[in-house]
Amino acid sequence: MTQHSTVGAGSSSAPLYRRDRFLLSDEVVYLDGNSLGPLPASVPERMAAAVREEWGGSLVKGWNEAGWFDLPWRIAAQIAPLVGAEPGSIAVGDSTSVNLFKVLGAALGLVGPRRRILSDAGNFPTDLYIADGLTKLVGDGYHVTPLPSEDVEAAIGDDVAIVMLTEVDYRTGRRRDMKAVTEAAHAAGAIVIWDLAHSAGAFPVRLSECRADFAVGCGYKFLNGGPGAPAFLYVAPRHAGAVAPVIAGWMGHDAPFAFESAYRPGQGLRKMQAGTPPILSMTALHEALTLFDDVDLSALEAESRRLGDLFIAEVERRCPDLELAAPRDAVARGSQVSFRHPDGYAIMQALIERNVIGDFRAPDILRFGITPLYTGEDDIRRASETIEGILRNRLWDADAYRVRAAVT
Ligand SMILES: Cc1ncc(COP(=O)(O)O)c(C=O)c1O
Ligand SMILES: Nc1c(O)cccc1C(=O)C[C@H](N)C(=O)O
Repeated sequence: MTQHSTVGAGSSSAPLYRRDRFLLSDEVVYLDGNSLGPLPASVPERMAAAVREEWGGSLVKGWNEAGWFDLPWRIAAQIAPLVGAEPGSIAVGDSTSVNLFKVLGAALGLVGPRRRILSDAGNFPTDLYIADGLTKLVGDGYHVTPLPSEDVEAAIGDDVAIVMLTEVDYRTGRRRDMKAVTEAAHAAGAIVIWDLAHSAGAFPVRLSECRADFAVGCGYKFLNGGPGAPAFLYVAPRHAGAVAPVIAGWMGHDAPFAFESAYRPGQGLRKMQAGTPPILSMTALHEALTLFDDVDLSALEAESRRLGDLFIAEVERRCPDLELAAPRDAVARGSQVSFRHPDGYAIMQALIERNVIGDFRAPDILRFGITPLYTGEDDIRRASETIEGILRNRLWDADAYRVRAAVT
């Protein structure tokens, strides 16, 4: 039986599967890298050196000696090829939520008289909250219309200013066709903002090829940058000159250390940086991203689809009570598989107690991220067998009682 893929990565012959480059116990089947990526093995040492030598040793000189000023831009250069972005079109920092505020604010300056922002009612809530909050702040008739997921594409019409969507749905794993949606939006004269939280590092994203306008993405999921890792934003080069930062901070000034009282935007996307970058978190993300140096993203996508298909087949064969919530067609799926069950929360707790770690999303979704860098066939089979054992023996009832007892 094949435990994992040895598909050649890019031009190197490095195996795709590299679990030994993560600090992950053999006891654990980790299917939650779409919430928090595991710890890359080289990060602790790199962090220790950054703290002791750079911060401790260089003190404030570290900004120059240790290259701290430049660190966000070095990370941006690591992320750009993962999301198919042109050099210089990514800025790194803040959270995904804050970056969405930034790109949405920038996009509002480009839309002319249109006022409608179209989104998906099933979008990750922060996206809707941010858009709603920003439109209320700006006023002037801007408003968000979240529609049922399946109705969004048909609603892209000539009244729409901005289409704001997440490529991979956090609950079901359904993946939108970035190229088709972007083309439809452009044909209607709208701008598109993509949330890549569940895409970056999971499969090859093709921002430039799809002619996306703006995007945001997350550093702590498939990019393994650690809890609360810096996020990123993308501005298509054709818009970069025209956009004005809505958070105009000193670090985005053309000459931060001139301390001028009037704001002058920095070159390129430097203007999108607001304040001082969190260097220690950035150091972890920078080191974590070296894991992708020799990853062939198309091979990663193919292996994720193969493992996802296997997981669906195994779970459906063993557990007729679970309803598939993810698309059956792997092409229409991100790197996750989801199932529905009315007792999903308790079942997931029972699974986690048995070292098969996925997560639960209300109201009834059991969610499993598939990450071939550290997940192989054996993990998929072990997870399927464990789910079967729990369902067949109704082990979750007792667990649910314990969970409830623990929280009340
Ligand atoms: C699709 C999506 N967008 C945005 C976020 C929020 O990211 P952040 O907490 O970095 O703002 C998440 C997850 O938390 C997410 O899944
Ligand atoms: N950002 C998270 C956090 O701070 C704690 C727990 C989970 C998260 C998540 O990332 C949730 C995630 N965006 C999701 O897809 O549900």
